Amino acid sequence: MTTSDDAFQDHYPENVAQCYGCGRLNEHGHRIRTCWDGDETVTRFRPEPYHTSVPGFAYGGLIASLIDCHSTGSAAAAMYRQAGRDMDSQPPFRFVTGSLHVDFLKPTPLECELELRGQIKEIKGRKVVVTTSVLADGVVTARGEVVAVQMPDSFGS
Ligand SMILES: CCCCCCCCCCCCCCCC(=O)SCCNC(=O)CCNC(=O)[C@H](O)C(C)(C)COP(=O)(O)OP(=O)(O)OC[C@H]1O[C@@H](n2cnc3c(N)ncnc32)[C@H](O)[C@@H]1OP(=O)(O)O
Repeated sequence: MTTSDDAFQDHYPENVAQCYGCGRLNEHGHRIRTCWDGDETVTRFRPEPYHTSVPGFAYGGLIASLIDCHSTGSAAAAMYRQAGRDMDSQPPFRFVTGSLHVDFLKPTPLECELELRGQIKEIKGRKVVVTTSVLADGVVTARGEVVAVQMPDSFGS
């Protein structure tokens, strides 16, 4: 059963909860948590000093990783919402990244909490396109677009 305090990632089945960006069971990962805010999705993340690129600023790979997992989680949640289904219902909608595009608009400061806000641009068949902005102190520093695709049964084979 979904409650208002739940993050999407709380509902990932254990066998897909090891992702470096969003798996709640990966103690070395970012373990992001994403929720709905109206029709947008929100993740908040505070970078660590070791996420440095240029001193004082966040590494671009971190930003891309946050956009990636924020967006795939948003895609899954959007699919459940469209289907009118609870996120624990079966069978699960599992998404992987088909493409990830990131524009780095401004340097992203390291010493503040980042806010990622996602919008569902398109749902078509097994594909969900999500646009995600990264904000630092209310300023958009990066913008990404992810094509998330429902994981085929043959994934990995
Ligand atoms: C909430 C509780 C529930 C549980 C929720 C569990 C979630 C659990 C996830 C945990 C994990 C997290 C994940 C993190 C994010 C990674 O880091 S995932 C790892 C990185 N990604 C990968 O390894 C993916 C590797 N690629 C693949 O496996 C396959 O290429 C894909 C992406 C599944 C697509 O293959 P396919 O299923 O054969 O796709 P296909 O039928 O050809 O295309 C379907 C649609 O997608 C589009 N598409 C496919 N590839 C692309 C592309 N590269 N560019 C643009 N469009 C594309 C196609 O054009 C097509 O669109 P339409 O023609 O319908 O408009």
